[in-house]
Amino acid sequence: MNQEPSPSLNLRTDADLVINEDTIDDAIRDIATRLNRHFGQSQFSHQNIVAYCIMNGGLYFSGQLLRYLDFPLQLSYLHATRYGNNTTGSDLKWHTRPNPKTIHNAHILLMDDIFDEGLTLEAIDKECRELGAKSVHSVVLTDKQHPRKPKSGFKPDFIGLEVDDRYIFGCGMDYQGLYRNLPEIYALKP
Ligand SMILES: O=P(O)(O)OC[C@H]1O[C@H](OP(=O)(O)OP(=O)(O)O)[C@H](O)[C@@H]1O
Ligand SMILES: Nc1nc2[nH]cnc2c(=O)[nH]1
Repeated sequence: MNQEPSPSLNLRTDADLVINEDTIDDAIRDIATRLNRHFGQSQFSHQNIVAYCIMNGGLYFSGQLLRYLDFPLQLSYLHATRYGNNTTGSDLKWHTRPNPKTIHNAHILLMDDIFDEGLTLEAIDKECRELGAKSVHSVVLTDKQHPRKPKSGFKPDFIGLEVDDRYIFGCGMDYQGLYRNLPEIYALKP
């Protein structure tokens, strides 16, 4: 894509294209097939399924994924961040917590762009369980490969693509608040 919105980053010289648009779309369709199979099981029919987009990074992936889901669901969002405009994470800050009434007795699907150190998704999963969800599943577009994962062993139930241990952006993920709209995934050059 021909886009150079920020003088602080030149896509051609400062970043590597790591996953192209077709590969990402194939991965999203594959995740959707697995989710349709899972939530198409009889135990979920006539049940309340709530899909939460984790803002902001989950927005692009959620929008793409939802096109391919074929089971009835309610759509909502949560907002928790721990990176801000930085490339390393700190404590999780909640901006929009789940509504307890929505969660109680519902089957929850959390949708996010990346499982990196996993603290964001682990905390949101915990919150949903404490609020009485019947089940909580999570789906991520990317899973960053490194050993710094949650000590609890928590991991997403559905994963699209594995990515190397580099700071990535595009497909919902930002570099200093920009580039979330790129349909490919890039990594900052070391
Ligand atoms: O696995 P972790 O190490 O916890 O990181 C993953 C989280 O980091 C990003 O959110 P961020 O805090 O950058 O906020 P954003 O979604 O607004 O970009 C991303 O969208 C995930 O939610
Ligand atoms: N944009 C972006 N956000 C993240 N949050 C956690 N890891 C990453 C990453 O590699 N890129």
